[in-house]
Amino acid sequence: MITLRGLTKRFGDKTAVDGLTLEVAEGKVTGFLGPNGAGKSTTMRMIVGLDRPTAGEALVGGRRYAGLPRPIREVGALLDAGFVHPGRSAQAHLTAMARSNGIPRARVDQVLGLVGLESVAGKRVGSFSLGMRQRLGIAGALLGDPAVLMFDEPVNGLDPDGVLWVRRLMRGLAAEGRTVFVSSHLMSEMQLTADQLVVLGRGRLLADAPMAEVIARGSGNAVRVRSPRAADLAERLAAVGAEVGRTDDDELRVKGLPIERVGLVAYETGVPVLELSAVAASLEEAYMDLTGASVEYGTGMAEQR
Ligand SMILES: Nc1ncnc2c1ncn2[C@@H]1O[C@H](COP(=O)(O)OP(=O)(O)OP(=O)(O)O)[C@@H](O)[C@H]1O
Repeated sequence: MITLRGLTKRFGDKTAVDGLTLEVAEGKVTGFLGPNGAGKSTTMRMIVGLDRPTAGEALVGGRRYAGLPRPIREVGALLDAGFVHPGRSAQAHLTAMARSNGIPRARVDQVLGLVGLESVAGKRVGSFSLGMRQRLGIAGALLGDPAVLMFDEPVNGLDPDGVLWVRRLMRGLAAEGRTVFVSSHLMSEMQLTADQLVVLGRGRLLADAPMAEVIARGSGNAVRVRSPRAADLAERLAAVGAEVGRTDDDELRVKGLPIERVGLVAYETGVPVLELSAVAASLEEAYMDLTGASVEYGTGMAEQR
């Protein structure tokens, strides 16, 4: 488990992380989302002692990182895939890490196998693609077989096979009872991977809730209804309080009314219905609703929506 209590980080007069209090539970994949500059990396860096909090604290399994006797056996992290010395082989890199942390040599081959790098284990890391470096970073995180894992943008640079592999890996690690905390900008991928979501905006907590709840709170839930008398139906639906958009000549998108109610209003209005269906809400829409006001380096699109 990861526990954050009033966690705060200021760089000069810039507050990167602003009083975060939350728990990241074991046995789940917790997605960590937020616009660029929201403070995700800084939060993760404080959890593994790479940045010192200005105030508050971050605990792993109830203890501060600095107080952990064998840190990489407690928490594994992929924070920056570019950190490996380019002249070293993948195997040499992991072996050095294992040696300095009292981890048996056999574990190196095991993790190289787990991430699918065994055939290139002896090659220089400098010749690796971004995706291969990501895999090596993940191997490093897994090396100490820790109960807590953190991954900052793990699918960066991975091809679709790699993305699927990461998703299965995260799910598998959580199913083993581990704490899996993962940041990503890929909403559709996150929707498939995470059970719980933590959303940051300008360093502050915007949401900490199960995935289904975050999506349900978003404005994405809607009903699609097609009728040759769409205009008449739209008028009636608006009169009973629905928010109605015209998506085609004969098609409406209705928000704020359950699907059964839309069907009944159509019946009462006497208009024929050609199609009546629920539009599944997406994490992307819910995320845009949540973060619209806290995009720091935005294009202004969010404000215009
Ligand atoms: N070492 C530093 N010195 C000064 N400011 C910093 C430092 N590290 C981060 N910041 C600032 O703190 C804020 C949070 O940055 P952080 O990298 O944690 O955000 P992020 O959510 O990980 O963003 P991204 O999605 O772009 O990776 C940003 O405004 C950033 O410019």
